[in-house]
Amino acid sequence: MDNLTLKLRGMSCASCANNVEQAILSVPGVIDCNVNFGAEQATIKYDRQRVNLEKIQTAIDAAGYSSYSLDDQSMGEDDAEKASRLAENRELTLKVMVGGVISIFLFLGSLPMMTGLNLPLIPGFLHHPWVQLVLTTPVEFWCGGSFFRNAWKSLKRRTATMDTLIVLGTGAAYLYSVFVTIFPGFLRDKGLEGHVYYEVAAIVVTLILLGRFLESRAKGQTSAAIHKLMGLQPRNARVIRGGVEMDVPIGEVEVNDLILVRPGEKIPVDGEVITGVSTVDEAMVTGESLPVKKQPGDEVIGATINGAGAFEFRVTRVGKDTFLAQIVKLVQEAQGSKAPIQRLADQVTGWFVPAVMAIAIATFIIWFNFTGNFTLATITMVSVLIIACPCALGLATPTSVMVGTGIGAENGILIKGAESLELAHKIQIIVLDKTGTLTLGKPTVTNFVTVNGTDASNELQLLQLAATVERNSEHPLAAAVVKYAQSQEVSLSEFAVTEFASQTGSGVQGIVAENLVQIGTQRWLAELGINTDTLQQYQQDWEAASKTVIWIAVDGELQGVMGIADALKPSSAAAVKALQKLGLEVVMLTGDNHPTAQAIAQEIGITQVFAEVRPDQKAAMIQSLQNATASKSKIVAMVGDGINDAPALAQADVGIAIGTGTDIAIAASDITLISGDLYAIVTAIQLSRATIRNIQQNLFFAFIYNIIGIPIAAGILYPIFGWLLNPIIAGAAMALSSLSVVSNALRLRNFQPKLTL
Ligand SMILES: Nc1ncnc2c1ncn2[C@@H]1O[C@H](COP(=O)(O)OP(=O)(O)OP(=O)(O)O)[C@@H](O)[C@H]1O
Ligand SMILES: [Cu+]
Ligand SMILES: [Mg+2]
Repeated sequence: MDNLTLKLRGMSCASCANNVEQAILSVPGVIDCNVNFGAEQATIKYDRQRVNLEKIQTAIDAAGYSSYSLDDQSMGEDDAEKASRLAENRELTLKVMVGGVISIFLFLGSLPMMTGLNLPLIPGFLHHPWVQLVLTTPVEFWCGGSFFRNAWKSLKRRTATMDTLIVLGTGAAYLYSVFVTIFPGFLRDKGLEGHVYYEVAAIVVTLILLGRFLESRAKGQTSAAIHKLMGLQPRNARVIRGGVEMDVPIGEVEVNDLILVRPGEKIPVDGEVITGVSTVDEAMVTGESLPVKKQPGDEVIGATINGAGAFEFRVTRVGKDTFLAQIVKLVQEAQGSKAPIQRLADQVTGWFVPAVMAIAIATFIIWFNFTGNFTLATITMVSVLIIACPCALGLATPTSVMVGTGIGAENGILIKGAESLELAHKIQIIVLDKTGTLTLGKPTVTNFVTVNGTDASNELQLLQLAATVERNSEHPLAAAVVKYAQSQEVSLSEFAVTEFASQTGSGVQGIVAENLVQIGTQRWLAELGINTDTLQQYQQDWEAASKTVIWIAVDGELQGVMGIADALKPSSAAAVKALQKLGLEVVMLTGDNHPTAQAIAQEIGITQVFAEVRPDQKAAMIQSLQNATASKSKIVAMVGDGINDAPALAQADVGIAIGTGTDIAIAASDITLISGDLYAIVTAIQLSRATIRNIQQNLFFAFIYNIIGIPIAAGILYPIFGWLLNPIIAGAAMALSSLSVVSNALRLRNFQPKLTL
């Protein structure tokens, strides 16, 4: 199964989104598809064997919309796309202006009739039906041309969208007026007033266009966060090639190039520091506010800002592979995904337009039957058609999700889908991994004792064997052993390792210089039948000091033991406290020993500890926490960094990976904390709460206009108060409903993480 994200063009409301979704789903080989109206994109799951991008795009074209692939342009739309979008915006602006000016004249012309007053300042000819006809025609058919085109497209597919409603509504008002203009005697002979309603057609078209104009501007702002991210990338890099420094456009930088970064400069792409020392402000990418120290061997991230030092680095990733580009892509995908809360809105939009048409026809028939007044019946029907626009409904969830995920990215929280954004505030139990999650994951060897005593040459020999094997492991503990060996100036390239094998959660082994070297937990060595009694005395002290103890055996005989310390992250204790304050049950889950785990848990105030848990058991552990009570399952989040956490991250309702951890953990998770600061979990939960509240407000705004508006438009209050809804007011209300939804979503941009609870 493959995934694909397409940017869509030409959708005007949520019914369009439904249509595109149906069109894509009807292509054989497409497994699933999500169309997001707010983000204007489609997320498609498909079978590469049976269908390709071209076929999907053809189906979209046939449905009357256009698309382009996000994957071709990981950093946004290209220049041609931008130009066509700009041209579209200019045309819309012109139409709003032309429609606006003409509408003002028509409004003035119809004032005497509407108010029944004699207004001498308004020239009489404006009142003339034929003048009004001439003024209205271009507004209806040129300014409102896109409504007709879209309505025609959907008619051909035997569907209806909000464009259909607008065309029917304004078209009815227009045709009725034309009829009265040409045959002025027809209604008068029947004893009815023969008013024209040209201004209704013109003003409603203009108002809807104005609404769309404002809406598209506001919608542009919902993705401001991502544009900000994309804008972070600098244009040039100072490359050193063949000893010569030169400025090179960013697109021409290649992997393995050497790049010089001067004080205060932006780092152009990702790489590894070769010479020089500096501090770097990574806040824009990781959300980490303190500058990070960089020295040779450290990784630097493109788009972050260098502090006071200067350094040279070797490029490791460019273009689409850079950290920044990956973030942008992930956020774009998340913005296009659907939150479960949206299903209700989707279901409603599906039958909305046909239902409205039925109500409109019923309104007409009832009014005409009861009053015999053709004019009144027409006007109420037009009002119903105009006010019942489902577009606010389609905007309610996606706009908030776009803003929410964008805000997350700005705070160093990568949310992979709307679903986890929605779920995060419901988390009841949070499970934290120890090494690399609560601790820095930069362990150092603090103790080393061998069976044969402290004879230096013997110690270094054993260290050499151990480090040579550990060099093949990705585990943080392995890195500690290697680093320790390097600090003792032990050569690591003297021997090759054969038959290397990693027992995840237990240790590693390999053959070095014809010796079988095994390094790992006491339990594992016991399983291998290796006696650890000779060095037992050290274990207790080290573990009480929160150190991890690992054992080294050569050819099945215990040879040494190491104590490895891994400091807690500075924010861990505060984060745990804040989570507990939010009412969450905090649990520690680790592969490490009981005493070590207990010591650390005590330091940061966690009471529930599960230690010596194997990787395969971690997922089962999460499952049992989820189903702890038989009646109701609990929402469990897992936070982890290592390969050993991946199954648990996938099992949890919300899997949260540490951005500095392994790629496998990040891939298995729903949310990534880029900086690894656990306090970001608290922020994520707050953000989730704020987003859901925002969506609920939006849905309220969207529904309330229709629930109140449709009955009034249908004239339900007429028998009681004599109130009818003027179609112009209906048009204004419908534009307002979309606007209130989008501006409410934009309010979410003011979200500030609360640092004290
Ligand atoms: N490469 C290795 N070298 C030495 N010991 C190892 C290695 N990998 C694992 N171990 C041993 O196995 C134990 C469990 O490892 P595991 O990766 O499951 O958990 P962890 O990383 O220690 O803790 P956490 O689950 O909190 O991240 C470690 O504490 C260590 O003793
Ligand atoms: Cu609409
Ligand atoms: Mg870990």
